[in-house]
Amino acid sequence: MQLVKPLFLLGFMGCGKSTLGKKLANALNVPHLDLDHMLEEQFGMSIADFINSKGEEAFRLQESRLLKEWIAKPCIMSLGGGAPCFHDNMSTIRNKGVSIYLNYPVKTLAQRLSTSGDSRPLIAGLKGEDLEIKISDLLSNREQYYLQAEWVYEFSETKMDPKKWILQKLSEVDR
Ligand SMILES: Nc1ncnc2c1ncn2[C@@H]1O[C@H](COP(=O)(O)OP(=O)(O)OP(=O)(O)O)[C@@H](O)[C@H]1O
Ligand SMILES: O=C(O)C1=C[C@@H](O)[C@@H](O)[C@H](O)C1
Ligand SMILES: [Mg+2]
Repeated sequence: MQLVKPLFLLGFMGCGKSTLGKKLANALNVPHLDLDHMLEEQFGMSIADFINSKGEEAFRLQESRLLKEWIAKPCIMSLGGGAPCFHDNMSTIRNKGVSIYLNYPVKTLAQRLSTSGDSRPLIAGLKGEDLEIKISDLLSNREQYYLQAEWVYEFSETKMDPKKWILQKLSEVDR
């Protein structure tokens, strides 16, 4: 199966966009791009350092600029957790490729994020119930954007491995 346009992975921090992106790109033999990593390269510093020194609004502007400037090509692109939810990024994403929302329960996200330390500034220092509350709060605003994705992978319903699920969907549209 051959990708003809980018496949964008989106969803909340910790849903596995970066981890899965690498695996999918390997399986499909296409490049793996990670919007956070592309920005870190341009900034010459980590996302956390950028947000902590210049603020979230400056980060969102940079994120949106790069998404718009980027010339679409067949690849897997793992987006940042907030990327679809600011400016008109979701339209840019939908115009440039196929978008997939990886929808995971709050508890799973919290478990995975409980060891992230200071690397994710929006949830830095939060643990246990406080972390779950913060995730739920952010999600209640963000879900309206995530749900604009072309495909939605529901972890709790399918329990099927997301890589398998996506490869299956791709083979169906290929036919
Ligand atoms: N399928 C999985 N099962 C268990 N743990 C996972 C899985 N996928 C990712 N993780 C773990 O969850 C954490 C977050 O994963 P990852 O960095 O891929 O998420 P992300 O969606 O890219 O997050 P961000 O929006 O912050 O970039 C990592 O510690 C990773 O090892
Ligand atoms: O969900 C978010 O807002 C973020 C997620 C990360 O991927 C980074 O883009 C950054 O830490 C912000
Ligand atoms: Mg990531």
